[in-house]
Amino acid sequence: MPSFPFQIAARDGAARTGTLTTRRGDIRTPAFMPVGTAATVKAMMPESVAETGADILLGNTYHLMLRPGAERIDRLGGLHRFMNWDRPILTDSGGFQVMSLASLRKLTEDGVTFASHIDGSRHHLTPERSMEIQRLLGSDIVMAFDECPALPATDDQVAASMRLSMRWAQRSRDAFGDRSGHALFGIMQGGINRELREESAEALRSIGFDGYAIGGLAVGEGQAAMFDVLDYAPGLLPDDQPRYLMGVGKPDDIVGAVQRGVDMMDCVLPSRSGRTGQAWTARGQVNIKNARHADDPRPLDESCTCPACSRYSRAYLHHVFRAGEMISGMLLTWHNLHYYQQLMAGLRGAIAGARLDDFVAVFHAEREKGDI
Ligand SMILES: Nc1cc(CSc2ncc[nH]2)c2nc(N)[nH]c(=O)c2c1
Ligand SMILES: [Zn+2]
Repeated sequence: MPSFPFQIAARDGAARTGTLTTRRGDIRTPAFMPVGTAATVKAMMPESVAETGADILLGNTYHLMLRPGAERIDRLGGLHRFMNWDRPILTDSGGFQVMSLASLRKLTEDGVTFASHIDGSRHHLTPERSMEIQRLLGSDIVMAFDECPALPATDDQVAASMRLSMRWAQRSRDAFGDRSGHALFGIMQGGINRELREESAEALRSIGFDGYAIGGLAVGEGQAAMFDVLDYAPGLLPDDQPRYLMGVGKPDDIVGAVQRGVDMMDCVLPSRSGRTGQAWTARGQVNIKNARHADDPRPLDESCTCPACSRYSRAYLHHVFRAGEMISGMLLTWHNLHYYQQLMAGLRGAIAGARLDDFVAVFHAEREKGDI
C-alpha cells in the first residue's frame, strides 16, 4: 500500500484528475500549491489560504533552517502547529534556494556549504541533513535533495549535475527511511535534453519514490522550451503516481502543463505579484496601480467572488496601493490565490467531464478579449 494513495478519477488526453490522500487531508489534482516560504503565505492568514481552496501549501527547508531553525520548530510542535495550518505541507529540500539565495556557496559530492543570506552564518546542507530538517518540520511530502543547474549550461554540465542529483536522490531515499504517513518525492533533472531526462527518470524509478517531481524547468528556458520537455517528460514517470512540476507558473503555463499530464504545481507568482499590484483575471493581467483605475467604481473582476472583487472597487484598490497601505497586498494576494484555485477547479471539472479542449479554448479566447 503506497504511503499516499493516489486515485485517478478521470483522464482527458494526457491530463488526469484525481485525489492524493494524506493523513492530513485530501489533495484534489490537478492542484496548485501556494508558497509559504517562511511559515507564512505572505499577507494571508492561513484560514484565508484555506478559504481560497488550497488543499496543500509549500514550506522551505532553506529559509526555515536559517530562521527560526528546524530544531526550534520541532520543539514547538512542528510546522503545522507553528503556522496554524493543519492540512498537508510539502517542503522543498533546500538546494535550489541555496543556489539562488545564499552566498559563498561551495558544491561538493557531499552537499553544499553556504553563507546565510540573513546573517552570513555558515551552513552545510547534505541529502541526510535535508531529510532530517524536513522530518523535524513535520512535512507531509518531503522533497529529495537535488541540484538544479543554472542556465546557460552545456549538455555535459547538465549531465554531470543530473547524475549528482541522482546520487543524492539515492542518499535521500536511504536517509528518509520508511516513514509511514509521510511521502518522499524524487526530482527529475536533465535540463531540456531528452536523453538526460530519460536517464534521470530511469534512475528515480529504480530507487522508488511516492511521487515524482519535474525539476530543472521554469529557470528561464521560456514557455516553448518548457512545453517541449513536458510533451514527453511526464510520460517517463510512473503513470499511477503524482507528477509535480516545480516552480510553475503563470496561468497559461499551468493550463499547458495540466494538458501534458502534470498533477501538482507551485509558484510564488500569484502571491508575489499580488503584493506589487498585479492582478490575474480570466481576461488577463490588470495592474491596479495604473492611473486609469483611479475613478473606476467597478470591481476588479465582475465574475470573481473573492473579498477584493465582491466588497471593493478598482478605485479603492488603486488608492490603497498608491498609498502603500497593508490591505492592498492582502486583498490582491487573496484575489490572485482565489483566481488560481478557481482555474484549478475549472481544469479538474473539465477533465472529469471530458471537455478539457473546450475549457482551454475558452481560457485562451477570454484572454484575447482585452478591455479589462
Ligand atoms: N523551477 C524550480 C523551482 C524550484 C523551487 S519549487 C519551490 N520551493 C519552494 C517554493 N517553491 C525547484 N526546487 C528544486 N528542489 N529543484 C528544482 O529543480 C526546482 C526548479
Ligand atoms: Zn477577485
